[in-house]
Amino acid sequence: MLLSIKNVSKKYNNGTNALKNISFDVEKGEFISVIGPSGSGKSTLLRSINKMIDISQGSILFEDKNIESLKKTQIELVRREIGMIFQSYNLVERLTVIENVLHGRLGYKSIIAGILGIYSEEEKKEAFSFLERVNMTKYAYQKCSELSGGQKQRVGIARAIMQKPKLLLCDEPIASLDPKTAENIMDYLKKIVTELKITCIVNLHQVDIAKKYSDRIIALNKGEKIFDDKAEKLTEKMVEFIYKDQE
Ligand SMILES: Nc1ncnc2c1ncn2[C@@H]1O[C@H](COP(=O)(O)OP(=O)(O)OP(=O)(O)O)[C@@H](O)[C@H]1O
Repeated sequence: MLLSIKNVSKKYNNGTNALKNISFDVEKGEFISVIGPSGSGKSTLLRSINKMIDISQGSILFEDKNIESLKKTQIELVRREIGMIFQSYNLVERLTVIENVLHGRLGYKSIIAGILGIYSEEEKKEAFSFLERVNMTKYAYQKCSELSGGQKQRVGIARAIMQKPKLLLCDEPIASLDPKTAENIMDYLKKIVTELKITCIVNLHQVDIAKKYSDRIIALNKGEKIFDDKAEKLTEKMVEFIYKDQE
């Protein structure tokens, strides 16, 4: 088991109960989509897993380690194993594509080496090979600020993979893209994580995309888990139920 979420609840300081007693296990190599109406807790769930936020109750086990009880240095080590892809790409816009991909290795470097941008030949070779996988080699020395959204997200994928994560968390990776580019990004993502055997959890608004690309779908509504099954088990009726009181 790679990840085990046990009875997790999250109450924000303002009183919002964003997650209510959520439990599920994730096996190595699974591709899981998390769907649900806006405000149902999808981002909160992802941010809890890599400890960007603290949960209020329950436990999260990553490779059998309870991440709630880890010390700061141990959390850094766990974070290294968990890659993130964001809706807003989170690239350093003024830097080049290849520099952004190399940033995926920052968690493995001393602060000085990171600041000075010192990377081994091996790392540089690898960064180029990941750029090749997302068909971005010809943009390697272009500034990220000059790229389209779809191109930026391809860099985001290469950077996340450069980190050599065991688990990849994608928070609405295609929400800012047009439908055709969105599918293109999902194609790259699915192909790469399948080839590299990386476990993937993706928050999505698009049910059709979730069904097309995932092995398994988890649905949240008002912080509760209301569906967790194989993608093909998600019927039209169930989709209606999941989105029944969309704001
Ligand atoms: N930092 C915060 N402080 C207080 N409440 C928050 C915070 N972040 C999120 N919430 C609330 O928690 C609930 C769940 O939010 P979350 O962003 O996890 O949902 P979501 O399903 O990802 O939504 P969306 O699809 O719109 O991104 C919402 O009611 C939201 O307003």
